[in-house]
Amino acid sequence: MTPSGNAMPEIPNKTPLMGLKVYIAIGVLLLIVVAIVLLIFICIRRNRRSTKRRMRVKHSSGTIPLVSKEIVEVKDLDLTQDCEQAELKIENVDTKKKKEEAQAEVKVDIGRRGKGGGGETDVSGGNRSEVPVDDPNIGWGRWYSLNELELATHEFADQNVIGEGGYGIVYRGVLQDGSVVAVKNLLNNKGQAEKEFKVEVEAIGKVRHKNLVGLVGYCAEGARRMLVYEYVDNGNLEQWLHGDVRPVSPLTWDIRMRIAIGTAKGLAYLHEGLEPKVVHRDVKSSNILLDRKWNAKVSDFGLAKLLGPEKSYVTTRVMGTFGYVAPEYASTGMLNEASDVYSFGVLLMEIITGRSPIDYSRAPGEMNLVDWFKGMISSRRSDELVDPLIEIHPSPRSLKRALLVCLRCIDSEVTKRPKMGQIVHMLEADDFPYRSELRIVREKENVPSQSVVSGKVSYPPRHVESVDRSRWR
Ligand SMILES: Nc1ncnc2c1ncn2[C@@H]1O[C@H](COP(=O)(O)OP(=O)(O)OP(=O)(O)O)[C@@H](O)[C@H]1O
Repeated sequence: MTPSGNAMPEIPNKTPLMGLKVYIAIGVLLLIVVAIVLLIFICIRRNRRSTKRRMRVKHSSGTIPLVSKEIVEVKDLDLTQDCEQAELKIENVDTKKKKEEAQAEVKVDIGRRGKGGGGETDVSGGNRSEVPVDDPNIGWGRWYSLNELELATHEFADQNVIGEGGYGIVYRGVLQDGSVVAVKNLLNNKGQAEKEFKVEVEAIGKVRHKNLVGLVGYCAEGARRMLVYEYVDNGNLEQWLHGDVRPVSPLTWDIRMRIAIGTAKGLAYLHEGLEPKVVHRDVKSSNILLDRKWNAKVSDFGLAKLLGPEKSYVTTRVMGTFGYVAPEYASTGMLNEASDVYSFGVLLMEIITGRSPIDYSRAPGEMNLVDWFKGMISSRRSDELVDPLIEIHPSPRSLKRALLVCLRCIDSEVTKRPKMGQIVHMLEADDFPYRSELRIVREKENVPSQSVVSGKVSYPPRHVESVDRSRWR
């Protein structure tokens, strides 16, 4: 009884929940909540590691359009279904914290370092500097001390940030000799990332081609790992295709084709001009940098792996970008240059249409660029594929040429995809597509799209297949 004489409501001994006692039911509920919170936490942590950061462009040029959204990378195949789905979402990520951590690490490093720079012990367990300070030249490039790069970037100042990718922040820097460089400060460079850094340096250090962004040096001091690239001063293709350039894109049809051919030449050199060959593994518009004359330079070999003598390389991670990744690569991890060819096909579709490979803001039938593109060709609406921001339409022949190359690149039969060298030839040849191929395409335009891309269109003449590397230079 209460002091006022009211009867105290009795706490039921058992709950309706399977007749469990109250405290047991509460305990069970608490356990479930904790488990859910733990699951969400694990998903978010995995998602963060592979989430691509929002691009920030401060230095390329005031006229370079900013892209308002990003495509998230698909990285670990072994993630749970839920985590995979989370990775595919378009989302914004706050990069500030990571950057502050990186800057803090750099400062600690500088504090520990003697005036001479290299040669110190890495307290975090990393290696000592691999190149002696008194011999900075390394054949293909130069070893830079942290001090030099710190000076070049004003201590990695905010205003020198060009952008940020999956592997770190990129800074604009001016070296003491006045040359401008892009310094990629690799984050999380312990363990796997450190290995990737070394592969990257070995693989690309000696590679020189006018359509590839050249590595001019690197820094490996204490735990710090940085790559120093030639600076390309007109932004990247993604910004120009998807940034705010209305009402008319500065990328005319001819400029677009020039960019496509340059990109194809750069990739052809990686695939066919080097021994061992190099597969890029992340061909996409944000990795195509542009100079003021709209020359394309393929960047970011951070994901590249050297191919050995075997035809393909099985990898446990899919490291391409969602929307560009070849279906067989995504599902099996089998990797060879044909997966780059597929991605190039998607990139060419993007160049022609001005549409992103995956765009959730579009109608359901148009979200996936490849599916929509094939559907439009099947329904004889190829004219409508051209980016409406292109003022002067391409000639029918030029358009057909580009469309045909797209279809050939995304052939579901991997072995039927053309080589990058052939693609260069197809895109450059005024007389391509040849009469017979035009007829075949016309015939196929009315049948299901899969047939159009099933390799029935014949390859260019045999002589293209013989290695004529001078064509790609
Ligand atoms: N050599 C360079 N010259 C000028 N800008 C560059 C250079 N390298 C990279 N950038 C710019 O820096 C930004 C980040 O590039 P980064 O290659 O790190 O990432 P990303 O290509 O956007 O993504 P990911 O790492 O997933 O490939 C991009 O805006 C890119 O255009």
